[in-house]
Formats: sequence, structure tokens, C-alpha cells
Amino acid sequence: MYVFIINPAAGNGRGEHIVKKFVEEHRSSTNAFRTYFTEYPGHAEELAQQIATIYHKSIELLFVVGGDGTMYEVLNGLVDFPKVPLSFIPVGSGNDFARGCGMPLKPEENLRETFNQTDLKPYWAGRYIKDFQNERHSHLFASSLGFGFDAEVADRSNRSRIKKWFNKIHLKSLIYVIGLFFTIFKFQPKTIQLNIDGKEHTLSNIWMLTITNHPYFGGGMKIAPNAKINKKRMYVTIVHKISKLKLLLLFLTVFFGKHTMLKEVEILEATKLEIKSKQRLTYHADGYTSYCYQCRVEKEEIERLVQRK
Ligand SMILES: Nc1ncnc2c1ncn2[C@@H]1O[C@H](COP(=O)(O)OP(=O)(O)OP(=O)(O)O)[C@@H](O)[C@H]1O
Repeated sequence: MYVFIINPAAGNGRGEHIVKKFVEEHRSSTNAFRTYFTEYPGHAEELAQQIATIYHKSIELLFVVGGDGTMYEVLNGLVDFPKVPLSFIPVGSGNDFARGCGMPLKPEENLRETFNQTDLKPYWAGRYIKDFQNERHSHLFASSLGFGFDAEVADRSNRSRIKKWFNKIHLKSLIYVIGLFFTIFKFQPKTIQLNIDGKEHTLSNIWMLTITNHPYFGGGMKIAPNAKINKKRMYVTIVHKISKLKLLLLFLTVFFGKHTMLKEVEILEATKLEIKSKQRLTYHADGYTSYCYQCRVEKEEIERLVQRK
């Protein structure tokens, strides 16, 4: 059975149209298609959990049709069902997961290719637990988890009342650019206690600390250019002691992965890490934003099967 979880709010409803057309074309070869539509934020997580509870043994492939936020929700709905094979049809605005997995970014092409040659490979998500919560409250992230400036930009943009209108006229990225200019004047660099694989570091004047499972974040920015999808390591990009002007330069060069030439940028590898701060930290996980003072992060040990190069 092929299952589609479609977010009609991502990509202005493009996913719904593409899947309907595809199902119509393939109905004669198989009838085993089920389509589900999300109705509100958080619904993809509930749907994925309910569908997997009932059908986990018969799902040949679960297609996530949306953006990175939908992927994040589905992944978290499947926490207890790692054997459900996943594919991502990118119709969102960022689609970093598709980029990181080397999938075609054109949704029609992606869907056709995935369906014709179901060549699944392992993928290891990241897992994080914030503040003093226990394992039961851990969350998974598919692509990235970031603390500091970029998270504050994302948070400001997510809370913006005009975001909905900008989305409608395909100008979502403009909201982030506006958010970036507002945040750059307000942001207070952080002091962070960072434990990487047992080694303690006190880092001051931190602007960004971003953890990724593959090179991309923020809608195509190549933040960790040498990152490879792997079982053990996450890539930690730290931006510290940087001037505001240079930070703007960083946001231009990061699309080509050239920000690593700046002395203020450091990329480390980690299996497990813990971040603590006395200041409240804003974070984003695959685009979702929230706040914490402490966060433990590690690779998910279980491998999931996803469509990727
Ligand atoms: N029916 C719905 N109506 C409104 N919002 C929804 C609905 N279904 C899901 N959502 C929310 O839509 C938001 C955006 O989804 P998603 O992140 O997948 O797309 P995107 O923002 O276009 O892409 P990207 O994250 O790749 O930039 C998510 O926060 C999700 O919870």
C-alpha cells in the first residue's frame, strides 16, 4: 500500500494537485493508494502515528508531500515505527531535506522517479531533548536544529502576522529577509556551555550554533558543505565574535558554502552534545521554533529507510 500525507498549505496546494493527477494515471496498475490531507498545524504528526498504528505492516512507502515542516511532523509521528519507509515529495518553500538527500526538487519528477525505482537507503535523524524533560519527550529532526540568531529570525518570521499574505503571493523568503534586518539590531550574542562528546567548552559571543544531518538548512543554505549523511556524526556550525556587517556577508556566502572561509565560522563533528545557557535560547528544528535553556542532542541510533541518492 502507498500512503500519501499531503499538506495542502505547503506550496499553495501544489501537492494535492500533483498527487491527484499521479493517482489517476496509475489507478489501472495499482489500487493501493491512500491519500490523507492535513487540516491544521501538527496534524501530520497525528495522522502519521494513526496510519502507522493501523497499517505499519502493509505500507510499502509513505510519501510526505509538503515542506520540511511536514517532514518534521511525520518523522515525529513515526517515532515508534522506524521501519515505515519514507519518501519526501518537496512542494514546500525550503525543502532542505530533499536537497540533502539528493532528490529531484521538482515534485512531479521526484514522485515519478521514486515510484518507478524504489531504492531506499538508510537515514539517521537527530534526536533532541530540551531542558529537564525525559526520554519520552524527545523529538526527532530530519535536517537541522539551530540555536541563536537564525532561530530568532525564523521565530520572528513565524510569528509575523503578515506571513500568511506573503506566503500567498510566493514571497515567503521576503519575510525572512525583513526578519533578518530586524533581528540583527536586537540580537544579544549568547554565552553557551557546550559539551561535545564529553569535552566541555565555554563559548562566548555566540551568534549561531546549528546542528545538521546533511549540508543544507534554511532553504538551500549550504551550512555544512562537507557533511555526509551518516550513522554517527552530526555537523555543528558555530558562528562567533562576528560583526553585523560580516554576518550579512555570511548570509550571502553560505548559499555557496564559502562562509567557511571566515575566521568567525567553525565546523565541528559530534556524536552527542549538550548545550546550556543562562540566557534563554531560541531554537528551530526543521523550521519549528521554540525556546530552551538546555538541550541534549544525539543521532537517532535506529536507521530509517528513505528515498535518497
Ligand atoms: N491544513 C493546514 N492549514 C494550515 N497550515 C497547515 C495545514 N496543514 C499543515 N499546516 C502547517 O503548514 C506549515 C508549513 O508546512 P511546511 O513547513 O511543510 O511547508 P513550507 O513552510 O511551505 O516549506 P518549508 O518548511 O520547506 O519552507 C507547517 O507548520 C504545518 O504544520
